[in-house]
Amino acid sequence: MTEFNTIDDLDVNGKTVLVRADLNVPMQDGKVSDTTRIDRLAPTLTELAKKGAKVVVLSHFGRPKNGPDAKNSLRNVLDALSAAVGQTVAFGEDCVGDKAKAAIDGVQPGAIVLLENTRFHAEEEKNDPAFAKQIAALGDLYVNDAFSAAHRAHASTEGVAQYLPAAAGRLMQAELEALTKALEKPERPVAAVVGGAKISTKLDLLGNLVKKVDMLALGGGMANTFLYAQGVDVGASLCEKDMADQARAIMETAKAANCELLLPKDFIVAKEFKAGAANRAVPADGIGADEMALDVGPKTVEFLGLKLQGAKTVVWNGPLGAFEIQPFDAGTNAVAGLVAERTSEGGLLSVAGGGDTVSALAHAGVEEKFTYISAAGGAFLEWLEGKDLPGVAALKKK
Ligand SMILES: Nc1ncnc2c1ncn2[C@@H]1O[C@H](COP(=O)(O)OP(=O)(O)OP(=O)(O)O)[C@@H](O)[C@H]1O
Ligand SMILES: O=C(O)[C@H](O)COP(=O)(O)O
Repeated sequence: MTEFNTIDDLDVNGKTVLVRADLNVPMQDGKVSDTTRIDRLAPTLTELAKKGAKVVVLSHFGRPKNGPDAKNSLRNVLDALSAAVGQTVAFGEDCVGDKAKAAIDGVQPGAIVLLENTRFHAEEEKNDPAFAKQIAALGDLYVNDAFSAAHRAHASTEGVAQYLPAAAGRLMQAELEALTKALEKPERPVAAVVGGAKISTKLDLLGNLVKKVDMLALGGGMANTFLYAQGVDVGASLCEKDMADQARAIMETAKAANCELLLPKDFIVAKEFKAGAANRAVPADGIGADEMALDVGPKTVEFLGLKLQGAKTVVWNGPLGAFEIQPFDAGTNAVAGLVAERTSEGGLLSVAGGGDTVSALAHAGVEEKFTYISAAGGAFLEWLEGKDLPGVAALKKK
């Protein structure tokens, strides 16, 4: 990778290295429920520490809107991070200013310090230059290892690279290399499967994605929003109703681009969002006013199975249902199983990505069977669109 500096190009001994990580990991009951992102980040941190750097980890966590709160504190992932790197990680109560500086000053070279959620400051998402400078003031060098957050032009992903010598971390390097190898010239037909809960922030990219793929299968909250836009009553399901116009525009774009849009035929619905909740299968237009579509139903699984049979490449982001709570994992498990089986038989190239998607595929027991699994969700889809990701662009050699 000649376009970027990597850790090999940096002299880190005795330096303070700021590492932008993506510790935005799935949580359940206050505990990290899938450590994939942390495990994949760990080699960068331990390599820098072994080379004699003070390693300062920066990350966002969730989408806090009103400043600091306990739920979105990175303290929640401190133990999992310490376990992954095999040493106790220190914690700084803020990601800039005196508290951050005190935490960094308090450790020796070879130590790792995690700073508090960058999104506790509104300036982070605004990519405020003064805030980026405050972050840069904490270190000598900047390493970005957060490919999965590289689609965000934020102060800690993009801005800070303007003020310090910058390089790609090992995970960033590995993701770009693997995705380029797998998907630079994908064999057609290409099918994209997009589910999950992030609707408004992923709709923009779907408008471009339908121009690149031959089929787009939707599940999760995304499918509910498209069905609502078609006039279907989705009851109490996760749905961003104010996105209906944009969903309709995407349907038009898909039609013009000859991309077949595959919407669920049926759902498993329940009145409560909890494991074991009483549930029933209903046609897509049969959701009761007080019911939530929490998974795609068996007819949808069969339909997607048939459609995906015709694909040579499948790219997947976002689970088809609320897979964390049984039995609403069944649709995701079944479709993941079909994709994994065809991949193992050699008829399909399959690439999936996303914090919860990785967790859902591990839960389905198929993680090893996909061609490649990226830690990135939205960033992976934007990379697939052919977009220059701001976090990656900022690392390019000047
Ligand atoms: N029908 C549904 N109703 C409610 N929640 C759903 C439904 N389908 C999926 N989900 C939820 O979507 C979440 C995952 O969505 P998300 O878009 O964050 O995926 P991701 O793989 O983490 O991607 P990214 O890395 O971009 O965040 C899961 O927590 C899952 O429970
Ligand atoms: O989980 C992700 O996809 C990344 O951490 C980005 O999170 P965001 O969508 O909240 O920016």
